[in-house]
Amino acid sequence: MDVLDRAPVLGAPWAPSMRSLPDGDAELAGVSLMEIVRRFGTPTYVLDEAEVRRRCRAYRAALPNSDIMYAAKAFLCRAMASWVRSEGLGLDVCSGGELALALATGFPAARIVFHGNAKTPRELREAVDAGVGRIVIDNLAEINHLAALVPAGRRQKVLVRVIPDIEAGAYAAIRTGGEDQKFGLSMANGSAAEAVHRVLDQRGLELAGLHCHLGSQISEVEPYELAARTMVEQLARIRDTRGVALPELDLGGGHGIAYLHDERGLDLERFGATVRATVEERAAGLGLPVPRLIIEPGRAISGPAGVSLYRVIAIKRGVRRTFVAVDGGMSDHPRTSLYGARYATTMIGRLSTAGPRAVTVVGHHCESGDTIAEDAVLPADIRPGDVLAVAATGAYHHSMASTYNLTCRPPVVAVTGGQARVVVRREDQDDLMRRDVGL
Ligand SMILES: Cc1ncc(COP(=O)(O)O)c(C=O)c1O
Ligand SMILES: N[C@@H](CCCC[NH3+])C(=O)O
Repeated sequence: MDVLDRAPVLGAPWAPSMRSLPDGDAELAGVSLMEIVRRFGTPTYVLDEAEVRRRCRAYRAALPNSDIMYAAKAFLCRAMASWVRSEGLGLDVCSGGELALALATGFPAARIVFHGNAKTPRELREAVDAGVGRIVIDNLAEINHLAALVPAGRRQKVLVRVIPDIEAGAYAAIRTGGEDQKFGLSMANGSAAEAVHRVLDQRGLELAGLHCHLGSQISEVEPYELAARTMVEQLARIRDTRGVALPELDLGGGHGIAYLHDERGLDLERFGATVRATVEERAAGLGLPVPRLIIEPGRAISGPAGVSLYRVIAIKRGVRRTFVAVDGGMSDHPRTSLYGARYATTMIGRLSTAGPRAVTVVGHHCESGDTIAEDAVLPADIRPGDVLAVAATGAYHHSMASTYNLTCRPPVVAVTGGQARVVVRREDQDDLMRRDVGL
């Protein structure tokens, strides 16, 4: 058998710039992943900058005359903020920390939307002081509080987050569009209408529009079409009751990506065309001016551009499964243990003529649920020292990483045009101990 037959099989969900090399290595954006392992060690997150940028542009092309606000929670660092800014996107932040990082890079505050179901008084003050473009009202209590923070003579633009009562999203824990969960204000029990009235009665606040967010990892267009229609109808209701046609409609993010070979992400072109047509038609039908759309993709911008690299430490045969244990785990790869999320993996760095074997890739943490990929297929001769790559880890990996078991968080290495550079350095044990003030 030709050894080249055993080179890793790539294609989606791997980033388009990821290619197999004849010696069993693979490259991302022209950079050898084994070279990254040699230079930066493992575990390491690698992010293809051009792929992030290409995705930003695809959003702008699919949704002209709209505001695309990258959801920073998916992954944020200074470099990322600067990439999305230079591609013409705004930023959705949901904490004082994300806001501070964005502002530290000189991100224009007017292009920031600030979220949170329980923003602290300090976060609200920081958002107002910075002059963020929009603050999304997510509970009744914050309305008076926010209004009191706005200096006389200024008006703070706000959106009211409404529960559209649409269930969508890959896992129960990441569905946010249905009733009876902590995000948004219910239309059914009148809280949303109450929030709208209270905001309109505050001189320091300017109600720019409504917001909704259905959930995350949604790959069908239909829930968004329904949300668009529902939300335009809510805008019409506000016009009918208060005589104001609000100019903006924020439909949130949640756009799904492929994590496995047989998965498809949200079809962005169809999403853009359908949502725009739905908003235009429904607005025309209700005699409303067409609101400006705001969209907040996170995962779909950074997720597919990322690859995680691990070193295999041990192989263990159980009675039913073979475990491949690596030098990272739930601290840098939390979604499998949190949601049961599934991932594509491949061995890189050498060619193998051994057949495929179903294995479970696990981490090195003191938890039996510390799994990276439950149902991986790797060469049967996988052994300690081999390197594993995991696909589509550019979103909700670094940003959700922890230091559990006092492990150090991996670095983020950006690759572009054959060059690699560290954009977030590896955490070290001094970092871990710095906050511990001792006896
Ligand atoms: C309000 C809001 N906007 C945008 C996002 C981004 O979601 P995603 O990364 O799934 O696109 C989230 C997270 O789900 C969110 O809560
Ligand atoms: N952290 C989640 C998404 C949460 C989205 C934020 N509202 C995930 O990894 O899928």
